[in-house]
Amino acid sequence: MEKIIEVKDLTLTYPGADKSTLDALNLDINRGEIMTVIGKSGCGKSTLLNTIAGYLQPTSGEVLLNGEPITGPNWKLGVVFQNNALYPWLNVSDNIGFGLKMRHFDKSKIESRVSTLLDQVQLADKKDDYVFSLSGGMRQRVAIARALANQPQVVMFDESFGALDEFTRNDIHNVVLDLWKSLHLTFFIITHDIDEAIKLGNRIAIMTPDKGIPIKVIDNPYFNIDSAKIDAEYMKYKNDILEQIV
Ligand SMILES: Nc1ncnc2c1ncn2[C@@H]1O[C@H](COP(=O)(O)OP(=O)(O)OP(=O)(O)O)[C@@H](O)[C@H]1O
Repeated sequence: MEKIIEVKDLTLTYPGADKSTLDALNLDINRGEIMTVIGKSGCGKSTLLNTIAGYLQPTSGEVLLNGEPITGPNWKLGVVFQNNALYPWLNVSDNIGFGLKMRHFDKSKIESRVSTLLDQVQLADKKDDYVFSLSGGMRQRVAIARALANQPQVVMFDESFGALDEFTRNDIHNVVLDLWKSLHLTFFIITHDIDEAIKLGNRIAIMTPDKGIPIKVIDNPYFNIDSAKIDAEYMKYKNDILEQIV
């Protein structure tokens, strides 16, 4: 498997903190996989994502993208946050195209890319609506399209679906899986929901720094499982993950 991201001996201590949040963490993310990340609240999931995204600088160690050190935010790495940070004064199309406008892309190029993205996240009929008028699920789809607008190689999701109701969340899971299949990107998805981690992850990364294991990656035989096929074996697999975390 070809690695797209390599996290090497990553230690991160926030200024003024008496202990490190990430301590000598090593992780390889393969090109084209979906890795989900799970762990107790406060174990450092967002800190890891923000360091990979280049928003935080390692205290020691390094993060490589395609073999090169990540030294700051980079358009090759897209991020979708939980609160989706959209611009309420812009409509759906302008929210999606905002980053491209900042990068001084031609108007026609922006229009054509936004139009493709609107189709991909199934929001073409909402393109002129202001985002405040959309449901939570639609706003998350705008946020995903905006992250994709820069044509990143890796898209990272920080608890992006946690605030959605179960039905909307299922819809978004399908949007995410469809995008992954059609775009052949690498996804890195933080969640606090074990079922979500199993549904969406080719592999699952479990963070348990309180047990002295910064991160451990396991294979997932239940990736994209149809909920009708959830059986006793599935429940055992899920409980094993839970027992590792608690
Ligand atoms: N900017 C910061 N300054 C100091 N400490 C921080 C900062 N951000 C996070 N922390 C601390 O680092 C630890 C890990 O936080 P982080 O948000 O990465 O965990 P998490 O696993 O994503 O948690 P959650 O699941 O609750 O979102 C926590 O103890 C938190 O208080």
